[in-house]
Amino acid sequence: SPVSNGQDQTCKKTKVAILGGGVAGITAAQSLSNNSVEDFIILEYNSEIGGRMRHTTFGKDADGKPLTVEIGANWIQGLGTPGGPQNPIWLLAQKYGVNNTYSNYSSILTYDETGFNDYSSLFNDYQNAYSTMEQLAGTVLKENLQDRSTRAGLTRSGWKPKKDKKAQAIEWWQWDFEYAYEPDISSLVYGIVNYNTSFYQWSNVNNFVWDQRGFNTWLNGEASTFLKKNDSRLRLNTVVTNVTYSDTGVTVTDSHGDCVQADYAICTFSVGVLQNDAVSFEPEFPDWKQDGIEVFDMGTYTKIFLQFPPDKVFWPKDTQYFLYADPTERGWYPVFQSLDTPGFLEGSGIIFVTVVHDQSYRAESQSDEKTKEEVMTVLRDMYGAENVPDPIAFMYPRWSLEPWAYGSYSNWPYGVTLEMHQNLRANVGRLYFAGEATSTEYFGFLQGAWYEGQGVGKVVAACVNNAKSPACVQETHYEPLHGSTPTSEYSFQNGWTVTSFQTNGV
Ligand SMILES: Cc1cc2nc3c(=O)[nH]c(=O)nc-3n(C[C@H](O)[C@H](O)[C@H](O)COP(=O)(O)OP(=O)(O)OC[C@H]3O[C@@H](n4cnc5c(N)ncnc54)[C@H](O)[C@@H]3O)c2cc1C
Repeated sequence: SPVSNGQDQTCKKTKVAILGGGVAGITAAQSLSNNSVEDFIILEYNSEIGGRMRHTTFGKDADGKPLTVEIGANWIQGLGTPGGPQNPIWLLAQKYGVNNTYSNYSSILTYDETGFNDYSSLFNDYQNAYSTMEQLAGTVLKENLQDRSTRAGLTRSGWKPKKDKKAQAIEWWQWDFEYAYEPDISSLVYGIVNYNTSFYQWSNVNNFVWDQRGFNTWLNGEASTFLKKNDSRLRLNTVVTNVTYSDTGVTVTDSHGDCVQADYAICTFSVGVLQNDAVSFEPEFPDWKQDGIEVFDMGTYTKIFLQFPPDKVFWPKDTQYFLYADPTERGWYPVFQSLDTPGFLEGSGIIFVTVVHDQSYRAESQSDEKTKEEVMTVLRDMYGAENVPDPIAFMYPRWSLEPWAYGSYSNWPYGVTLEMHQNLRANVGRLYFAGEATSTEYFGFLQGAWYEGQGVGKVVAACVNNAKSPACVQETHYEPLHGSTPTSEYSFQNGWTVTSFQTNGV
């Protein structure tokens, strides 16, 4: 029933308000529903669910029909093997028949500004150093030593690209391409944890999604198991502007001036949204919480799509990746990826190039024309000007400017301890948090958002069903913070669900 919020507004009353309808928000709602809590409202900024798992149309096929490409999440990462542990996203993708193909990271050719130039032996050099660095990360974690940058870890392990642009390109491919940040600012320990828990626990296989219905097909499918068509509990095109929370409830106001008064709320906004003050929280967050938000990093990862006349494709179609080492700038349009390759969108004439961090900020703040010109210069250096025609379609998203995301996905910076991260995760009063960034082990990934949404959904369902139940957890937060992390803190309550010392799968 409607109630007044004391500000001359009449609010819709509900048990749980879910802020955001991405993977975390929808799985949180599913988890509530599975635990007999049906009285919830999901408030979502966009006109569809899925959040950063997002597609758009691009170019046309031979029949003139628009093609679909993923501008956000694209890979199912670390699939796993039947009978063994598997990535839940992989299981869901299979359940809904989402089309995807093995992404072969060995199918790669190396280039520089003179064209094809085989410097692939450097992959092994990096791998050897990486193996040594993994051991170092394990020692730092186990012995409660102070964390350090991945750069320091690589250097100590014998990898020193310094000014060598080819080695820098290899390093970019191995590190920045995954974490959307340089090794210099990434945590050694949690970078390795993040890698191991997905790629060693399950498998080091990634599949690339090219489904013309979109990657979020599986999420739509799951949502339809507990939401009816046009269900009034899902409010799309609804921009949350204020969240007022306390120990007794949460009131959420949107840009239409409507409000929802809930017993509990689950906030799934990205760290980018939280860091950019896009939504006001009242009272202001306590210092421990605001610090937890500010210390984490929100990366930006930009895929720039080009379509060429399919009969004029100039790259070798049997290869998936093309790595470019620019003579002056690290990370300058470094990885091109073909979709016009067997198993993907064959015959489409589409290739895309990825940039991250500073190069993303540059590209995202300049015109399409300028970016196109820069990309075309690189392609013509790689393949010869005479072979490369003008593209017939060109497009890229601007994640860093998107007010509902402010970036693409989070990265764990060095200097952030497990305790600091737990402060990002923990509830304040009856306002709980979930999303890829709150995942201690799978941050940055779809599976992180999925596990966190499910976990918080269970806790909040327990609270709604019986606030005195031990399952209605007040999540731990740390005040004051300690500089490093005793092994006893690698616990379930701090988001540590599986060991990072994984060896199976590879
Ligand atoms: C370019 C890119 C590439 C990626 N690649 C991969 C990949 O290959 N594999 C992988 O596993 N992961 C990848 N990811 C990460 C993955 O997409 C995320 O981890 C996951 O989608 C995050 O889900 P979430 O629910 O935590 O957050 P979100 O998807 O951000 O959900 C939060 C929701 O809140 C909504 N919202 C925000 N502000 C407001 C507001 N004021 N009012 C109302 N609603 C609001 C948003 O619209 C959004 O729907 C990628 C992401 C990007 C952007």
